[in-house]
Amino acid sequence: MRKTGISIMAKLITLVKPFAGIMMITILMGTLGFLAAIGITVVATIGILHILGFFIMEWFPSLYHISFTLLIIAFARGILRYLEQFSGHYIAFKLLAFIRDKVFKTLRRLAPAKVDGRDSGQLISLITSDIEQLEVFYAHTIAPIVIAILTCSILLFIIGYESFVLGFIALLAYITIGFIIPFTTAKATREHGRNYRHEVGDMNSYFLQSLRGIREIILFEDGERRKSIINEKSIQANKSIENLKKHEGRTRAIMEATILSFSTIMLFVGSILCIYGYISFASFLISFITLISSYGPVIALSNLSNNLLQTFASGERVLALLEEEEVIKKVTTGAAVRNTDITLKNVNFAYEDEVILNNLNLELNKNQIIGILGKSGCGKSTLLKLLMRFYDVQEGSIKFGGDSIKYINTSSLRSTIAYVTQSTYLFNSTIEENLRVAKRDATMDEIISASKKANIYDFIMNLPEGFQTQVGELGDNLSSGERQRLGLARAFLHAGKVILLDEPTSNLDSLNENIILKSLKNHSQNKTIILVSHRPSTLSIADKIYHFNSRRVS
Ligand SMILES: Nc1ncnc2c1ncn2[C@@H]1O[C@H](COP(=O)(O)OP(=O)(O)OP(=O)(O)O)[C@@H](O)[C@H]1O
Repeated sequence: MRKTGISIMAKLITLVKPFAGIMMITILMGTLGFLAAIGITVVATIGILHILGFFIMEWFPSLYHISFTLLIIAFARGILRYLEQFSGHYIAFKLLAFIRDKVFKTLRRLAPAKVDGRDSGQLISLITSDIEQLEVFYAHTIAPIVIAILTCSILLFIIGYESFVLGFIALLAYITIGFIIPFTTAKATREHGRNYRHEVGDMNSYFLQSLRGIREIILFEDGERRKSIINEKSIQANKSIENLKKHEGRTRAIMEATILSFSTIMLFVGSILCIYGYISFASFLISFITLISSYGPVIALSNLSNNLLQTFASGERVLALLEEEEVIKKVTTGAAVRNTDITLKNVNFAYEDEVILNNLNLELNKNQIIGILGKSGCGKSTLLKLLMRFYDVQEGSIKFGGDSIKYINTSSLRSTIAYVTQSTYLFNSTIEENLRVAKRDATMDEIISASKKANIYDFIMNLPEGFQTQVGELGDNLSSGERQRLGLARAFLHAGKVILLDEPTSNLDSLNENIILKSLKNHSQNKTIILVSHRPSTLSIADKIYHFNSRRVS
C-alpha cells in the first residue's frame, strides 16, 4: 500500500526521535534568525523616520537607542544564522550516520535472502542515493517548514495586533506564496526536473558504458558512432535543462509579481486605514515594512516542493526496508549442529510462484563427497542455499542428524558450513586478509597450507608482496581462475564440517582442477562435501552423484 506524504513525513520524523532536542534548537535559531533579519529592516525604517523627524517611538527615545538596537540585532542575526546552519547540518549528518546504521542492521537481519534476491541491485541505490536524499529532508525540509510556520505566525500576530485587516492581507500573501503558487506549479516543475534527470542519467550511463567498453570500441572501430551519440545525448540534456530553467524563470516571475501585488495592496489598504484614522501611521508603517521584509521564510517554503516528492519516494523506500520482515527468523536459542549427516525428505521449494525443487529426497552423509549434476537453472545452487538456510523449504524437511534445520542455532549452522559460491568476492584488502575471512584466527601456517591445497600458493608468492599484496592494486588483473582458487583456499581454511562447493572448478584448466580435486579428496575425512557441477570431470571424485533433471531428482 502506498503511503501518503504526511504519513511518510511523520514516520521519518519519529525515526529520529533521539535528535528532537537538536532539531528544536535548529528551529528556534532559524525562527529567531528570520525575526532578527526582519527586525533590522523595521528598526532601520523607524530610525530613518526618526532622523526625518516624522515620529519618535517610546521604545526608541533617541537615535542612539535605535543604532544600538540595530547593532545588537545585526550581531544576533549573524550568530543565529550560524547556529541554525551548524545545528541543521550537524543533525543531518548525524542522522545520516544513524539511518545508515539502522539500514545496515536491517540488512544484516534480512540477509542473506534479501541480498540474494533479484532486486538486490536496487539495494545499492537505496544505500547510496536514497539515504543521501534524506539529508535534504532532515537538513532542508522539516526545519524550514516549522520555521516558516512559526515565523509567519509571530509576524501575523504582530501585524494583526496593529490592524486586523492588514493581518488578513498578510495571511493571504503567505498562503499564496508559500502554498498556492508552489503547489500549482509543482507538477510542471517535477516533469521538467524528471526529464532533466533522465536525460543526464542517460547521457552519463552511455558515457560510462563507453568508457568501460573502450577496448571493444577500439577493436570494433565504433568510436565515431559512439562520439556522435554522446553529442546528441548532450544536446538533449542541454535542451531539457533549458526548459527547466525557463520554467523556473516563469515561476520566479509569478512569485515576484505576487509579492509586489500583495505589497501594493497592503500599501493601498494601509494608507486608506491610516487616512481615515483607523490605524496610526506607526502601525501602518510597521505592518507594511514587516510584510515586505518577511517573504524570506515563505519563499524558502515554496522552494521545498521541487524536491519534496523525490525525498518522499526515497523516504518511502528506506522506511519500507526498515519495516521489512525477514524471510528467515534467526534461531538464537536452538541447539548447535550435532551431526552432519544431512537428509532431505520430500522437499518442495519455490521462489514465490516459481517451483524449483519438487519432492526432493537426498541423503548427504559425512566422509563422502556427494556430486550434484544437472542443467543450468534446475535448482542446484538453490539446494545449497536451502542447506545454508537462506530460505526455508515450503514442504518436507531438511535434517542434520535428527535435528530439523529450522530449530538449529543459526550461527552454529553457518559456522559448520563453508560455502564457496560461483563468484568469489574479494575485499579491497590484502590477500591474507581476504583468506582470513574464512577463519579470523588462522595461523600463517594454516593459511599457507590452505593456499597450497587450492593450488594458489605459488601464484601468491610470485606477487610483489606475497600474502601482503593489496587485492585492489591487482585491479582486474586477477583471472577468474585465480579468484576461484582464492575462494577455494577460503573453503580449505574454514574449519566447517560441511563444505558446499558451487561449480568450484568452472574457471580452472584441467591441471589446476586435478590438483584441487585431489586436495578435496584428501580433505574429505569427517566432512560432508557437496559438489555442484555440470562438468562430469569434476564429479569424478564424488562417492555418490545425484542427477538433477529439470526440477526433479532422478
Ligand atoms: N533469489 C531468487 N529469486 C527468484 N528466482 C531465483 C532466485 N535465485 C534463483 N532463482 C531462479 O531459480 C532457478 C534455479 O536457480 P539456481 O541458481 O538454483 O540454478 P542452478 O541449477 O544452480 O543453475 P546454474 O547451473 O546455471 O548455476 C533459476 O531459474 C533462477 O533464475
